[in-house]
Amino acid sequence: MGSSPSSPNSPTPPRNRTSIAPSTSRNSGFREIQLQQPKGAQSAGRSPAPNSHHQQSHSTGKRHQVHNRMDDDSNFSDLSMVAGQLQREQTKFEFCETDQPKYNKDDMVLETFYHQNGNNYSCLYQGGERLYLDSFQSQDWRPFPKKWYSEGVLVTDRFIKDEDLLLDEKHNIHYYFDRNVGSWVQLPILWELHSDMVQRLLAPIQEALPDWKDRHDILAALRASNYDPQECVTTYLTVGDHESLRTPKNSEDAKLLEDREKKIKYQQDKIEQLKRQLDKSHRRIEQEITDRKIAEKQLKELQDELSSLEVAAATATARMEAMQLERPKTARPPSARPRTPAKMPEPENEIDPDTLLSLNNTASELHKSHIKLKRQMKQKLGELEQFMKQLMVGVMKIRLFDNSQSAELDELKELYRRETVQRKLLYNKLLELRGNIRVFCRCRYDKRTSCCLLFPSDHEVLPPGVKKGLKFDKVFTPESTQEEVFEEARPIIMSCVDGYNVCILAYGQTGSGKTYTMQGPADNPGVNVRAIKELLQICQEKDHVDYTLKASMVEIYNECIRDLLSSDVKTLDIRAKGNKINLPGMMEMDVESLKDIEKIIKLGEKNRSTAATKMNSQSSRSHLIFMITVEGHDNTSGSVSSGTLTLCDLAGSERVAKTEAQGQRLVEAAAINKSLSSLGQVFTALRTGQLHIPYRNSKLTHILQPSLGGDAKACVFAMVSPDEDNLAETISTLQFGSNARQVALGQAKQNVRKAPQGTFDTD
Ligand SMILES: Nc1ncnc2c1ncn2[C@@H]1O[C@H](COP(=O)(O)OP(=O)(O)OP(=O)(O)O)[C@@H](O)[C@H]1O
Repeated sequence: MGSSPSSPNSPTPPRNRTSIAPSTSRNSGFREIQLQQPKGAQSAGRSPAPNSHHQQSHSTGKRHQVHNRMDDDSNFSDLSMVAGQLQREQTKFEFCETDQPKYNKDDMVLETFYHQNGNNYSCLYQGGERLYLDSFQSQDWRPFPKKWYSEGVLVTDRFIKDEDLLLDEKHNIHYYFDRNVGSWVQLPILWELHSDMVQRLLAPIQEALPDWKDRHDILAALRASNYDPQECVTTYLTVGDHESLRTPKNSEDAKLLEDREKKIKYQQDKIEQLKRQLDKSHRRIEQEITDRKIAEKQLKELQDELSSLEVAAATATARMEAMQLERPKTARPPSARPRTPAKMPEPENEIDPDTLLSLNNTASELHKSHIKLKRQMKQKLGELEQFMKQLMVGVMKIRLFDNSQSAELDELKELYRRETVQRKLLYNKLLELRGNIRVFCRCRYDKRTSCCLLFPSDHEVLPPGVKKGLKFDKVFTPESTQEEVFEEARPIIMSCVDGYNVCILAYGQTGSGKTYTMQGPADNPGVNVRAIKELLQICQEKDHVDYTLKASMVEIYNECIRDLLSSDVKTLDIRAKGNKINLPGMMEMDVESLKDIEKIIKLGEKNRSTAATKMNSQSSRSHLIFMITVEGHDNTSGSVSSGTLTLCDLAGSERVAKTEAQGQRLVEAAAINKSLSSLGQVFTALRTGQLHIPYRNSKLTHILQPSLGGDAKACVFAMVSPDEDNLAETISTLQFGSNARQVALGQAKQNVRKAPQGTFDTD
C-alpha cells in the first residue's frame, strides 16, 4: 500500500458525528472544535468490541480533556451548521503542521481528522508522531501525510489513558476503547511505549539492567516475554547480550541468523584448533617425560659402571701393593737377568717381574680410566642437571599454556553457548515471522494421467480455469521426493524438543496421497518416520538433557475416539483443562529407538484394520492421529520442558454428493464432513482473530486444540490429485489450505516449567 490513503475509513463508513463547531483553543494556533454525537449514534462497520465488559466500564469512565460535549445539546444546532458549511464549501483549511497543539511528551491523544473531501479519519498523536487509521477492518495505522495539514482539520478527541487500554494476550496486541463510536481499535506496537502499563513494566527492567537503555529494544524483549518483566530480565541475563533481544527487521532476520551461524562456525573452528594445540602440548610433555626417564636410566648405568670400575681399580692396586711388599728382593731388573735361563726351578709363589710390570701398567691404566670416567661422569651430571632445568622450564611453560588455553576454551565454550541461544531466539523469531502455521501443497504423482495443474513458481498452484494462482509456503509437484517434502517440515521438529506443541497434518480427498506423504511405503518412508527419526536424533545430541518420549495412537471414526494401542481398541473421552487436553485411560508407550516406533506403528495399524473389519468400514474413513510427547529434564538448569508432536492423516475430504454414499457410508461421510468443516472453522476463527475459537465442535479439532492454538506450530499439507476429473475437490482443498495459511497464530509459547506435567494426560 502506498503512503497516500487508498480510501477513507471505508468500507467502514466515517464516524457518525453529526456536527462540529469551532471554538477558541487553549493552545494558540489550534482551532479547538467541539464535537457532538447524538444519543444512540453508532459507527457502523467498526470492528466489534473484543470484550464487552471492558466496553461497559470504559463507556462509563471519566473523560480527559475531551472536547466532545456529549450531553451539551445546546451546541447541537451550531455544530450542525458549521459541519454543513464545512462540507458544502469544501473549505480550504488554513491549519498547518506548526499549528498543532502542545501535548506533553508522553501524552497519547486520539484525534479525528476531517478532510476537506468529506471523509474523516481516526488519528493517534504521540511524542511528535501522528498516525492515521487507514481502514478499521485491517486496523492499518499509517503515518499522517504532511500535505493533509493543509487539506483538513484535526480535532482532539481525547487523551488515552491506561484504563482505556486492553491487552489481547493471545495476539499480544493493545486495543484502546474508542468511546465515540463504542468500539475497540488496535494500537500500533510502538505506541505501547507510551502506555502507563508498559511504562510500569519498563521501570523494574531498567532498574535491574541500567545499562540497557534502548526502550524500543526493551519493549521488543517484553513482547517476546509475554509482558513478563522478570522473564525479560532473565532472558537478558541468560543471553548476556541484549543485542539478541532486539526484534530484528523482517528483511534482516535471515542475514542476522546467517551471521550468527558464521560466528558459531568460526568459534567451533577455533575450539577445534585449540584442542589440537592442547593435544600437541600433551604429546610434547609425554615425550619429554620419556626422554627424562631414559636419561635417568643412562645415568644409573654410568654410575654402576663407575662404581664397578672403582672396585676393580681398588682391588688391582691392593694386589699390586701386596705383591711389591712380598717380593722386593727376588725381583730383579730385566737387565740383570742371565742371558740363558737358569736351570734351578723358580719358587712356586714367585711372580714374574714382567707380569708385575704389566699389572702395574694395568693398574695405572685403570687409574687413568677411573679419573677419565669420573670427569665424564661429572660432565654428564652437569649436562643432566642442565637438561632437567630446561625440562622443568618447559613443563612450567606447558602448564601455563595449558591453563590459559583451558581458560580460553571455557570462554569460547561460553561464547558458543550464547551464540547458540541467540541463534535459537532468532530462529524462533524467523519461524514466527514466517507464521506458526505453514501450509504446503503437494500434488500426487500418477503415471496413468498427466497433471492438470500448473505451477508458476515454487509457491503457487494454478488450477485450469482459475484466473489467480493460490499461494502456499511451498508447492510440491508430482515429481517432488519424500526427502524434499520432509525437508520443509523438519524445522518444526526442533521446536517440539524445545517444548512447543507441534502438529503436522495432511488434508485432501481420498487417494490424493495423504497416507503416502505421512506414512509412505517401507522403503521410502514419509513424514511420520522421518520426523520421529529426527526427534530421536536431536534428543540424543543434547547430552545435558534427559528426554522421555512416549507415543500414543488414536483414530477418530464417526466422532468416536479409539485407542489403537490398547488391546481391546477401547473408546476414549476428552477432558479439557484450559488449553490442555486429557484422554483418560489412553495407552502411552515408551519410545527409545526407531525400532520401538516401528513396533508401535505396526500394532496401531493392526488394531486399526481389525477395528475397521469389525465395523465394516475402511481405514481411510477415519482420522489417524499419532502423538509423541517429549519431556526434557535439563540437568544444568533443572527446568522441565514438554512438547507434543502430533502427526495426523485425515480422512478423505470428498463430498457426499459425489460419492453418492448411502447407509453407513453416509454416516461416515457426514462425520468426516463435520470434523473437516470444524477444522476449517477453527482456521477461519483464528484467521479473523475471533475471541472464541470453536475447537469443541468436533472431536478432531478438540484433540488438535493444543497444536492449533496460540502456543503451537503447525504444518498443513494440502494434498491434491493431478487428475482433471477431481478438479472440484482439488480447488476446494487448495482453498482450505489457502485459508489455513492466512492464520497468524500469536507468539508460540514454550512449555517449560519446574514440575512435570503432560499435555496429553492419561489419568
Ligand atoms: N507422490 C506419490 N508418488 C507415488 N505414488 C503415490 C504418491 N502419492 C500417492 N501415491 C499412491 O497413490 C495411491 C493413493 O495414495 P494414498 O493412499 O496415500 O491416498 P490417501 O489420500 O491417503 O487416500 P485415503 O484418504 O483413502 O487414505 C497409493 O497407491 C499411493 O502409493
